[in-house]
Amino acid sequence: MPLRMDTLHRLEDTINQRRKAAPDESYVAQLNARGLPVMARKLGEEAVETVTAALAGDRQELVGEAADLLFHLLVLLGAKDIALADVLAELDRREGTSGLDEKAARSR
Ligand SMILES: N=c1c2ncn([C@@H]3O[C@H](COP(=O)(O)OP(=O)(O)OP(=O)(O)O)[C@@H](O)[C@H]3O)c2ncn1[C@@H]1O[C@H](COP(=O)(O)O)[C@@H](O)[C@H]1O
Repeated sequence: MPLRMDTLHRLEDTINQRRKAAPDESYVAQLNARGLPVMARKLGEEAVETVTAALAGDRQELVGEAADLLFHLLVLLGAKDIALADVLAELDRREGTSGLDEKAARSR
């Protein structure tokens, strides 16, 4: 799905650019100015809202909450200097391995 991956990479670039903007002009800059605990809390809230939408919302609510969740994940990764490419490389590493093998390796 190259088009959809492009969307996430473009959003990552936008987030990295907006981080340095004035906080009164940019939500991304505001989040960065407020610091890592606020970014982490926002990500947690969006995760809960996504779960709620999955269990009790309609399809469009879930799409909207999932988009908020991905956005806030990229904001947090950017603040920690972790590139989306690093996360995708980790997913690539796991490709072809059963999730059950990964689970067993983690519990060792
Ligand atoms: N994709 C997004 C995006 N998705 C969600 N959000 C914001 O994430 C927030 C979601 O949190 P909530 O639902 O809790 O809403 P809220 O109560 O307004 O949030 P808080 O005030 O509690 O932080 C909303 O304010 C949304 O506007 C986003 N804000 C920005 N972007 C992208 O980031 C770019 C740069 O944005 P600025 O930094 O504002 O220029 C934009 O052009 C977009 O491409």
